This record gives sequence, C-alpha cells and structure tokens, in this order.
Amino acid sequence: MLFLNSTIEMILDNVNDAVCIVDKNCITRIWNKRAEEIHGVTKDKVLGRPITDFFPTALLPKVIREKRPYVDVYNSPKEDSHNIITARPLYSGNELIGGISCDRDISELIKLTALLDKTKLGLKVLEEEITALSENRFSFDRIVGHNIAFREIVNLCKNISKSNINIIITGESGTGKEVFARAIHIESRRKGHFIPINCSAIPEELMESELFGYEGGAFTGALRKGKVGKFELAHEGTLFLDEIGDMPLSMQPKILRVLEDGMITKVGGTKSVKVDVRVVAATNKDLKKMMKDGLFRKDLYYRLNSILIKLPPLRERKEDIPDLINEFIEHFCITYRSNIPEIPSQVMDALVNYEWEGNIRELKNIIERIVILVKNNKSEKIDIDFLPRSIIESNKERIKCEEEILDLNHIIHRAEKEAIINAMKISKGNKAKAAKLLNIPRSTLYFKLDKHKLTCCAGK
Ligand SMILES: Nc1ncnc2c1ncn2[C@@H]1O[C@H](COP(=O)(O)OP(=O)(O)OP(=O)(O)O)[C@@H](O)[C@H]1O
Repeated sequence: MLFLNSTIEMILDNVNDAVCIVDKNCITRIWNKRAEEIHGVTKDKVLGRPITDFFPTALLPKVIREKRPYVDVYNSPKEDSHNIITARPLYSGNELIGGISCDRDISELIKLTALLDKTKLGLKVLEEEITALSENRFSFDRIVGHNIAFREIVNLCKNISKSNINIIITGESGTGKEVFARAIHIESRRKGHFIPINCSAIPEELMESELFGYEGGAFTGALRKGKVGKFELAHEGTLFLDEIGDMPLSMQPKILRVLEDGMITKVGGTKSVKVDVRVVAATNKDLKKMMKDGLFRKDLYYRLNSILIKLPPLRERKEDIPDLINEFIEHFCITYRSNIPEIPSQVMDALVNYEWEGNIRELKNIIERIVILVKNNKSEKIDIDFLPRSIIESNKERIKCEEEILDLNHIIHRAEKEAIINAMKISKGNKAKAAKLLNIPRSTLYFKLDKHKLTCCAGK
C-alpha cells in the first residue's frame, strides 16, 4: 500500500514542510518529522488515528469531503504558531484514496513582521523628532545676519508672523525667501504644517489638482482613491507658493477665490471644504511689471500682498558673509566628519568681496565644495587654490584695481586721459582748440591722443 512505502517516508522526513497524508477515512497514514516539530505530536501517537482526534479543525477532512484543493491557507494550530497550508485530495486513477497537506511554518516571519511594525513605529517617532529639530533649524533665531537693514526685515517678519495676513517675499534667487517663509510659519505657532509648492515646477494642466486635490478617477491617470491638494494639506498651517510669478493666468482667479472665501472644491468633486490657510508667496520676478504687462492679476496681487518683504542680495550685506561662511563650514564639517579648517584672511577677503550672483545658495554650495577639498587634501587650512577659478580671477582683478587706485602714476595717467576727453568734448573735436584749453602744444595732444587710444573721439 502507498501509505506504507518506507522510501517515501524517509524522503518526507527530510523536507522542510510538515507533511501529513490521510486515507479517505481521514486516518493518518504519514506524519513526517517536521510535522512532529511544528505540531508537537509524535508519529507513534498520530499514525493510524483520525487526524481530527488531534486537530478538530484540520483541513484534510474538508478536502476529502469537497474533493477540492485548498492552496496557501493561513492556519494557527496553537498560540504563537502560524502556518500556511496547502491541502489536496489524492487520487489513484479516478478513485479518491486520501489527502495530503503541507504546512509551512511562518511563525518567524510573523514575528519579524511584528518587529518591523514596531521598528516602523519607532522610526515614525524619530521622524517626528527630526522634523521638529529641522523645523527649529529654520526659526528666526537661526537666521544668520547682523546687517542693520537685514535685522529690521527679520524684526518686521517676526512681528507680522502671528497675524494671519498674507505675505509676498521678493528677492533674487538664493537670498533666503523660503528660509524666511518657514521662519514665519514657525513663529506663527499655527498648528498645521508648512506646505511648499513650486509653481514653476508644475505643468499648467496639473496645477489645479495639485493645489485643490482631485476625486478618485477624476481624469485619466488619476489615482483611484483621489488625492488631497496642497491647500487642504496646509489646513491650519502655511501654504508657501514659491515662484508665484510663474502661476498660470488661468489658475489665478481660482486661487483668489480660495483666498477670499476659504472654500476649496476638488477636481471632479462637487462638495466644498472649508480650509484655514495662511499663504506666503515668493518670487524673484517684478510682479508690478507683470501686472502692467497683463501677466499677473491685480486682484490676486493685492490679496496676497498684505505686506511685501524684500530680501537684499548678499552683495548688499557683505558684513554678514564671514558669519555665513563660519556657519556653513561648521555645518559641512559635521556632514563630512572633518575638522574645522583655518580660514586665511586672504581667502576670507576673496569670499567677502565676490559678487555672489547666486546669493546665499551659491555661497553655501561653494563652502561645501571647499570643505570636501580640504578633507581630500588632508589640509588644515583653506588654500586659496581650493576656491573656484571665477572667485580667484575676480579676486585678482579686485586686488589689481585696489593697487591702481593708490598708484600715483596711474592716478596721473587717468587724470590726463579725463582732461583730454573733456577738452575734446568742449572743443567739439577741434584739436587746436583742445590743445589750447589743455595748455599743451598741438603735437603733444596728437601724441597723447594716440597714447590713450582716443583717436576715435578726435574727429567728434
Ligand atoms: N540667513 C540665512 N542663514 C543661513 N542660511 C541661509 C539663510 N538664507 C538662506 N540660507 C540658505 O541658502 C539656501 C537658499 O535659501 P532659499 O531656498 O530660502 O532661497 P530662495 O530665495 O527661496 O531661492 P529661490 O528663489 O531660488 O527659490 C538654502 O540652502 C538656505 O538654507
């Protein structure tokens, strides 16, 4: 008889799953070693006995009764034990002779999943702590700069933070508009989140659904369960509309409406929801000019612009550059685990006097690059050669100009050139008259016009 084949039994004792074979009367015929381990019942007890004597809810009697398989069914035979069972009827030709079940123990997997869930929870707590810490990083106290005009702006922003008025922040790229918007949000103590959206990064056709959300299946490619828009996410918080100058004209009246009545309707939806959102918008464009050119709506501008904050470019607050440099060096030395390098005065001068068209962002990027170079070169100080070529060149140019300012020969040379240009202007290009005005012979004037490369203005 098949059930008594000892070779099969020997093979089954060496597989990882618990195997149980019963005859058509549900009497246990094969019970392998793994089944003994998983179910805690030995062969000698179970063999020859109905499987239901040991496992009243066993799947095999059901399989035999219904003559159909059950695949990958979850089963917990005892506390803390979790199995996945597959059970099938066994046939000899057309005759049903019994059933076989294979149990895979997934208790370890379940324990690991529980551990993972616990870890996830821990991570969430950590994430929240990190968010709180990084939010703190953006508070007004952490904004670097002691330039008087800049401090006045910081104080003004602190004062208006707690009111709910909308704000527009302008300034060149990289001057810290987003940093200010975040600081205003933190200072406001609003309960909700700070939600940034970059208007220039979102295609016009997606803007409405990004801002107001959409109902499930509102359009092709939409998520089945729909999406919450940024306005709703910013409920009781602050919505930061970055690059507001790039907001499509078609969207502007819709935003104005939300700002006026605080109600939003999702794309494809019919219900309106009330939101309490404070809007801070930022741009480096000239919105007034855009209004004149018909590219920005006046009504939206005045609705947003309860107060306008203008951040100065870095070159207008050079005295803040050393503090910013030190702050960024400390920051990147932590990131790249390197010691704080010495900054020779020549390097500091070069950095302070650079034009910084990309403002604080450009300065920050360059300091990061410098910290990496210092580390890679195992240096203890910032060598001037670690600065980018553009800064080195502009520094050389500046030093040259400063030297020229004090060079007496150069001063005389410039004064002479200026006097000749003026004399030529007054005499309307008449050299004899100009020479007379300058009190020099005409031949000397010819020589000096040539020396100063002014022959072009000689004819005028
Ligand atoms: N006062 C500040 N102190 C320290 N770091 C600053 C300060 N202002 C800006 N930064 C840093 O400079 C970088 C640029 O700032 P931010 O993104 O706020 O500029 P932005 O004006 O919004 O730029 P864009 O117009 O390009 O969006 C950021 O990395 C920010 O952390």
